[in-house]
Amino acid sequence: MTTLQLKNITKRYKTNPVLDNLSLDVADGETLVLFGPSGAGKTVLLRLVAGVIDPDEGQILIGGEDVSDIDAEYRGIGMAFQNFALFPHMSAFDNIASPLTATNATKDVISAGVLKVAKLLKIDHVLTHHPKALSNGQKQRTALARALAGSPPLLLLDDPLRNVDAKLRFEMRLELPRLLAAQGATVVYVTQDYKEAMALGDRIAVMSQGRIRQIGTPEDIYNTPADIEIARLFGDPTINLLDVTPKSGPDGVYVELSNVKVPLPGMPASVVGKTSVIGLRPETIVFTDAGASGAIPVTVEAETPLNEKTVTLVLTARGREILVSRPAGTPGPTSGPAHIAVHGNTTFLFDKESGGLIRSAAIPMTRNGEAA
Ligand SMILES: Nc1ncnc2c1ncn2[C@@H]1O[C@H](COP(=O)(O)OP(=O)(O)OP(=O)(O)O)[C@@H](O)[C@H]1O
Repeated sequence: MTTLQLKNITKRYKTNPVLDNLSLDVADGETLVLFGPSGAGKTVLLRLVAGVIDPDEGQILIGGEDVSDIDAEYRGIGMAFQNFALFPHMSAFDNIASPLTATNATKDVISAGVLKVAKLLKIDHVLTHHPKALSNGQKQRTALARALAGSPPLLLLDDPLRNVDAKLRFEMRLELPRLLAAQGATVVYVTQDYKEAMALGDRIAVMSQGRIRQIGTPEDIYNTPADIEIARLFGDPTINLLDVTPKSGPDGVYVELSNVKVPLPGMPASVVGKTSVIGLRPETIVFTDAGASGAIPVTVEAETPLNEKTVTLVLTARGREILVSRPAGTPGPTSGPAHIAVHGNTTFLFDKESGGLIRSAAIPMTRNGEAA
């Protein structure tokens, strides 16, 4: 049973709190992703748990036990940090085997263990190489393999795919969750990549400036972001944010985009007349016919075909920019006048002043998939 608890942790450098009264519980076997911009305090948090540095205030408990008097090497933790920290005089094989050689395991058991994890991380062809003969991506995966090899009950992984190329990163995003689940370890995983965070995390803690801004499942955070800043961090292309002033009609609250009503079902009447920001994810906007209900006239400005999707920049009559994303290969206008509609799914209304989420709303769809 390896739970991890941080209770009211503060860490200062000089007088600046880098972690500010932070509390966090990670359940046994859970993968918790720490996600946030550079300088948020993610690495400092991992280093505190690892025992490399000490907090100024607060308590860290591993498996329910306060570890303040337990040195790093006795905390039962596997780690892969950004600087790799591989033993330069040892081959990749021996680096990965190092947590196993400290046990009484036989040579065959060690060899099988190293090979298994090296194959999964696609470095089995470079096991005889010393670190200086490995690419950065290979070094990073060797460090990750070493952290995994000893099957520690608690794993701390600091952006382990940062140097890995895009194709491999994509594959690892699919494979790592299975690998981590098979290990049964409690995992704290740092990344700056929202897709990685969503693919790997049972829960995601969104950090900025030494605090946790929101914690929840990937779905919670994507569908109910606490504020505009968090909504902007999740999604590619980023969410469209438009200033609006909600109005009230016989069918409830709505906003107008280019004089076309976009209903916001379930939105409280208290938002009416208040300057707000509507958040529309690019994938929830569709191109539609001029005559369709809810069709908003726009001008297509530019189209960017990406791998799996096509992103189109359109302008409303007032010159507001909106990004529309659709699966690659599906037809859509490439220039000139067009119409868009907000398509089902979740739309957000934020308070303009505080940035906080007022509510998310599902825009109803008509039978042919156009906004009602
Ligand atoms: N030893 C140190 N002395 C002084 N300041 C430090 C020290 N270590 C970290 N910091 C500061 O603490 C803050 C958080 O750093 P941290 O490395 O945890 O960020 P991070 O979220 O991991 O960023 P990244 O994703 O870029 O690695 C930064 O402002 C950093 O400059």
